[in-house]
Amino acid sequence: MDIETIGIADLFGPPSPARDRTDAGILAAASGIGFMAIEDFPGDAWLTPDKRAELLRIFTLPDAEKQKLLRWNFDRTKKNVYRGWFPLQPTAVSYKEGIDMGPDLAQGQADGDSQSDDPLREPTPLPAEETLPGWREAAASYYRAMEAAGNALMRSIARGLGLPETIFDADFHGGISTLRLIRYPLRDTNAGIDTSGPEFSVVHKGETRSIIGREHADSGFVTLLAQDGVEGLQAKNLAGEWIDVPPANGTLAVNFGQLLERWTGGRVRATRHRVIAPKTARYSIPFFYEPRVDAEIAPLPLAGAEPFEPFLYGDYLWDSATNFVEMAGIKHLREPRRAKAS
Ligand SMILES: O=C(O)CCC(=O)C(=O)O
Ligand SMILES: [Fe+2]
Repeated sequence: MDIETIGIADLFGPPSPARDRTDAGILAAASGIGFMAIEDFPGDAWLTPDKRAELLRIFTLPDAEKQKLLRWNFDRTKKNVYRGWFPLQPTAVSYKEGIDMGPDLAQGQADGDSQSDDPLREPTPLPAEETLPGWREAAASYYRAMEAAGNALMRSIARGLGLPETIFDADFHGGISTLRLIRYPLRDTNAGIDTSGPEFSVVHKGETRSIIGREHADSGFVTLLAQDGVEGLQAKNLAGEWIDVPPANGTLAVNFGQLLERWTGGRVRATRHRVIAPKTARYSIPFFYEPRVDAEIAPLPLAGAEPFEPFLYGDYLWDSATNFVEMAGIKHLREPRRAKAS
């Protein structure tokens, strides 16, 4: 089974048979391989090499400027622990650098939540306007476009599951989605790091390829991923085989997170994926569409879904996100906001 490309323009129009068909296609892909490519939606003008380059300009900053954006686990003089820059970690399997940005990017500094004591709501350190003129407005506009696409997909999934289409809306209002920009350089084979272990490479189509993004499933809801024309992303299909998720201009790859899988009783699948090294540097732009920190995740009225004790999204997110290598060493910095029922 291949990854299907689905035009989603009808999701933005009134109820119609065409919209019903789109909903059915999306749910089929979500319940099947758990990956799809979407095209044809407001915001798709971003999905060209030139437009992506506007965002990826951040990687041209000199090291000294990137270092200003680092977070606490990489620079103990910084206050930000969840948002900001993660540098290359030469000994880790995942070989990437980049930045995680939150909703304050799109809302403007004035609305940032610097008063909150919740690290999940901390402001994002961003480059100064003089350093990258126009960059911030471009990134903000991209963030808003992805939020709109994420909302349309969640509504479509709600309808597909026979739930009220707005059932997720309130949870995502004031959500803490993450826009991440990633660069995977070519691994320096003379860096003195032993990458001969089995976790560092795989044989794919008879060729040994090194791993630059470790196999994982995303933790949250919906991921909207812009690839930058360079292959390497792979998804594990239902037969357990790795298949390529081809990059194509005008499309976003979409996959789903473990929380949505659990919340929908497995009707939506959180598919495992990884990145194998291409022949050139690779850039990608994932957007993790996420609800409010205080959104209560309680069982949905879905036949066959296992009941569970309701919990707060923020508590779940912190526990899962801090397992990833770029978030290493920060788990102890946030306590659950709701005590677990004992
Ligand atoms: O770079 C990619 O294509 C995938 C990135 C990814 O899976 C992630 O950041 O969760
Ligand atoms: Fe991922």
